[in-house]
Amino acid sequence: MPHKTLTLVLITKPNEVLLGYKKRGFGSYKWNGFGGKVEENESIREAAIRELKEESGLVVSPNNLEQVGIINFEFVGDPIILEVHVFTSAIYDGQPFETEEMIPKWFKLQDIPFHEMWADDRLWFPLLLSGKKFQGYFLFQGHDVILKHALNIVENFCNLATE
Ligand SMILES: COc1nc(N)nc2c1ncn2[C@H]1C[C@H](O)[C@@H](COP(=O)(O)OP(=O)(O)OP(=O)(O)O)O1
Repeated sequence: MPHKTLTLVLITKPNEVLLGYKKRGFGSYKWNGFGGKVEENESIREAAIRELKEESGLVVSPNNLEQVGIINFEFVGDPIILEVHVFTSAIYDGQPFETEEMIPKWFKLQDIPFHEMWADDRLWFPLLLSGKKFQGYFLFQGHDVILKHALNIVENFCNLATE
């Protein structure tokens, strides 16, 4: 099946995570990490850094960006699989500000607004926040209903170029 590669970056502080409220496009009106499509002639890590800066104003250096997950999303009726590469960083430069795409806000870990996020997030965020690496697959019907999923903790990411 055809794949589209995307990035998703979660910036963390002790006991807090930075989310952005998406103002437009895919996943609009949901809180999420910062990310988007990997462009031609760009590595996944470069795309993660570029999208984070474009959407939040924050700058992260490649060495401080840790890959923690790869999730494949399939939507019923859509042949394209979204392969989302999830990263975290606790080290960044700048202060987050509202951009054309996102309104950033820090959330205490106990206040993460899962009811206003993609339905998959409440399943894998606990892994990310406890420092685990994971690979997953979610089949969605529409944008709200998960028909099927698989989520595994991994030591390394298999069969995929992660740089
Ligand atoms: C379906 O479940 C999802 N859950 C979560 N948490 N995040 C998801 C899901 N599906 C996609 N995403 C992420 C991956 C990306 O970070 C964004 C979507 O990026 P977008 O389509 O907005 O990409 P851009 O390159 O910014 O697009 P435009 O420049 O065309 O606006 O959501």
